[in-house]
Amino acid sequence: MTEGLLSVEDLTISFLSEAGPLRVVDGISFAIGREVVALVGESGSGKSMTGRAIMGLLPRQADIRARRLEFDGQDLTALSPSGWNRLRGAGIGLILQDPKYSLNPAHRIGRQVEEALLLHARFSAGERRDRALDMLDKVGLPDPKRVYSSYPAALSGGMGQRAMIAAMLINRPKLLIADEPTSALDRGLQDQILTLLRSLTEELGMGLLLISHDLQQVSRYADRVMVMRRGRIEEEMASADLANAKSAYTRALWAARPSAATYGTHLPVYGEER
Ligand SMILES: Nc1ncnc2c1ncn2[C@@H]1O[C@H](COP(=O)(O)OP(=O)(O)OP(=O)(O)O)[C@@H](O)[C@H]1O
Repeated sequence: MTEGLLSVEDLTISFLSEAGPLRVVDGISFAIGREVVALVGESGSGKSMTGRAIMGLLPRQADIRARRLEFDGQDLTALSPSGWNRLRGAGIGLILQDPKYSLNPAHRIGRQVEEALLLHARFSAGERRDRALDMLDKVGLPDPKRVYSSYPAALSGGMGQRAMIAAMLINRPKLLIADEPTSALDRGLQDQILTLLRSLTEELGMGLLLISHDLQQVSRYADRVMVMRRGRIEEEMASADLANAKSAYTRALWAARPSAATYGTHLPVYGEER
């Protein structure tokens, strides 16, 4: 890891339930530099809530506590609502699963990619257009001018997700959080988008937090993985060391990867008696 960007210490997120407070994130600590880190775990393990906490986007009912939540030298626990607004888009970008829900169907792509420039920087209309076209090109969209003046419905799912990534990167955030960024896409496109995110992270010198339930897939693109289970980080390691994971849970997730040897057989289910 190089220069630290994000530092999280003892982060706890709870919701009030009839049975008392329900801790969905239970005292986790981690740091991210200019690197790709995957946060992996099964559904409900607390991955999305962790990502949202870093963006100041937790549901109102959530109770968040942290000994330290610091991004780029800034204490996030003390941030005002307008401070969060400044941070989102300019400092930290968020990419969600499905561009259908992130892109506004009523506005042309160009306007949506430029939008963050209006909020965070002062550029002329011509400069905004040039920057948007440049970014549409960078995310690998063919014919950026045509895409710029298209509506989202004219784009395929993969193109929509590339446009979404362009909109998030236009302000050159230092950290990008991608929460299941490819779940809505078919397998071939998933690998293309993950390859793109990985190479943009290196090219733009960002950090990337890649949230996913699919350990074997994201570990191919991540420098490090953090395996989350029931609100805690069960294990954290370099992707290259996954074959030697200590935790039985990580080993089970890792062993669940399909390979020529397991093709056609039942994949192991963790905790299942056999
Ligand atoms: N508004 C809420 N009120 C109460 N509990 C909530 C609320 N939002 C989320 N939760 C609970 O928080 C837990 C963690 O959710 P989170 O979305 O972080 O899981 P996840 O690991 O990202 O899983 P998934 O991949 O299914 O999104 C879940 O058990 C969920 O039911």
